[in-house]
Amino acid sequence: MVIRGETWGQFGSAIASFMFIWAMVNQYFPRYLRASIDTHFKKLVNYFCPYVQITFHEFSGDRLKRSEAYKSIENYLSSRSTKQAKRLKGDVNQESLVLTMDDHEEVTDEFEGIKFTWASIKTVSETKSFSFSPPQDEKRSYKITFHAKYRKMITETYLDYVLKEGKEIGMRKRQRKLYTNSPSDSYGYGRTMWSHIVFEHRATFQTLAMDPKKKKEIMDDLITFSKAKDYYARIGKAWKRGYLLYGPPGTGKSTMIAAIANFLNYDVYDVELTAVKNNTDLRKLLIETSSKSIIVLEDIDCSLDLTGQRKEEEDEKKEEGKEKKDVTQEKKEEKKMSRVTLSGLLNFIDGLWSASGGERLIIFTTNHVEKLDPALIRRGRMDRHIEMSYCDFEAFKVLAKNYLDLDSHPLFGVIQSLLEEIDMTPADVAENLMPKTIVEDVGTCLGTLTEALENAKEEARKKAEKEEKLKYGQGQEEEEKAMEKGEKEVNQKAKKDPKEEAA
Ligand SMILES: Nc1ncnc2c1ncn2[C@@H]1O[C@H](COP(=O)(O)OP(=O)(O)OP(=O)(O)O)[C@@H](O)[C@H]1O
Ligand SMILES: [Mg+2]
Repeated sequence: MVIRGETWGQFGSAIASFMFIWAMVNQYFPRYLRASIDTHFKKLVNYFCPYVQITFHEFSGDRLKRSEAYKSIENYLSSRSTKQAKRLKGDVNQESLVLTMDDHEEVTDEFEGIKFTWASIKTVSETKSFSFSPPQDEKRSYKITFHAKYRKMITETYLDYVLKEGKEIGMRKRQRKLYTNSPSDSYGYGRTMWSHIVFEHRATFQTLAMDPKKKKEIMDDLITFSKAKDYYARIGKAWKRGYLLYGPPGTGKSTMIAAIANFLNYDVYDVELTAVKNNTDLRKLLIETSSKSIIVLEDIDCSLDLTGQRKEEEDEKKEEGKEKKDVTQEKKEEKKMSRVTLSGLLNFIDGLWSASGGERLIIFTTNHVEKLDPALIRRGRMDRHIEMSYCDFEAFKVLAKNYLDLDSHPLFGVIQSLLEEIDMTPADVAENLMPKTIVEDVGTCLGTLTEALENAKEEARKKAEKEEKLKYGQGQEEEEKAMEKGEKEVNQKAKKDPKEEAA
């Protein structure tokens, strides 16, 4: 059975009449009679109006954040409203059209053979007072109406289903975002700590040049992680995973992060650590990240002098109580105020706060893995250590397919043997493969790469030769010095001898 708007109008006036009668009863009947009248009155109301309504408001509480329930219901109803509603609202999301039901529209939904009505409501308040907070004139909500006999089923099963389904739809169609943190100084009331743009990096695992076996392992690991909510809950671990990507510049660490984000359909939070004032701000940043996201800390060794800091923290502990003559108290405080410490970072990765929200990947990148403090990258914090290395033949084949749409070519053999001898980053290989003019054919591009590899080989040979010479030169110099020293000693001895003889 479906309840439409007109029917509700009638029920509304019936309720108003009952309320009037109830006010009369309260005023003129003695207290001992009122209890029994109350029971009968409720029965009467239920008889005439056995329907229950639940409203989900767009903004709840302090109105700063859209209600998650409202968003989920909006997503859930949008598919139904496309088929049913006469008035729809249109928008574009990620280059595709999105339709939702317009204000004051109704749609019906069916669940386990029972039909319900959902209505979209908009109320406009008249107050137009001056305020710093966002305009509060329009309030939107979704309202479900159902018979009281379905109360249990609706509240315990149906609404749960709607919210879950709506969230899934939202995740599938959402526009992914790339966030970066604003400098600590600019935080304030109503300002978010993150600013964002739409995430549009096109890198995928298919276009990522690396050993196919290693690539498959990483993809399997990611899939396992993203589906392991129950597993993590069972073993009592926060649902997150740490990756450490290390290797020389231009080997694809940033590209790999983009590929992971596209693979898992996650948002990316790129943390600029140098803009974070202290550990508290770092924690606040973490709390403001959403689920299904990657938190990236690039070039971790450059962002903070982590090893140095740890030593400093230890030194400070040792020096506790003693007065430091060279550092004034003021300077020390300033230093503490403006820096994130290693322990703050460790807390960020796996402290109690990091467990909130769930389903997050934390990725560190570095060019110098040896510089990092072992505590920062130990297993459990950084669960997988992935080395991104120079381009080998397998990686080259991916780039050739990607840039030139080539599976094989007579020059492949030469390139393979050159790549075995020479270290060239995928970034350099890719740059050489790119056509320099629109008319350049694949042969010319491969020729450019071969030439670059041969040049690199020649340079490496020259460098080795120079080093050898230097080594030889140094060796000779040392030999000459040693000889000179020996001669001097002999002469000195010769000078001493006559005296000794005289003695
Ligand atoms: N493994 C790779 N697969 C595909 N393209 C790559 C790969 N490595 C590098 N490239 C290409 O080289 C460019 C630079 O790579 P990227 O920025 O990912 O390197 P990086 O390892 O992050 O370097 P850095 O350490 O300097 O940050 C990319 O835009 C991409 O086009
Ligand atoms: Mg990078």
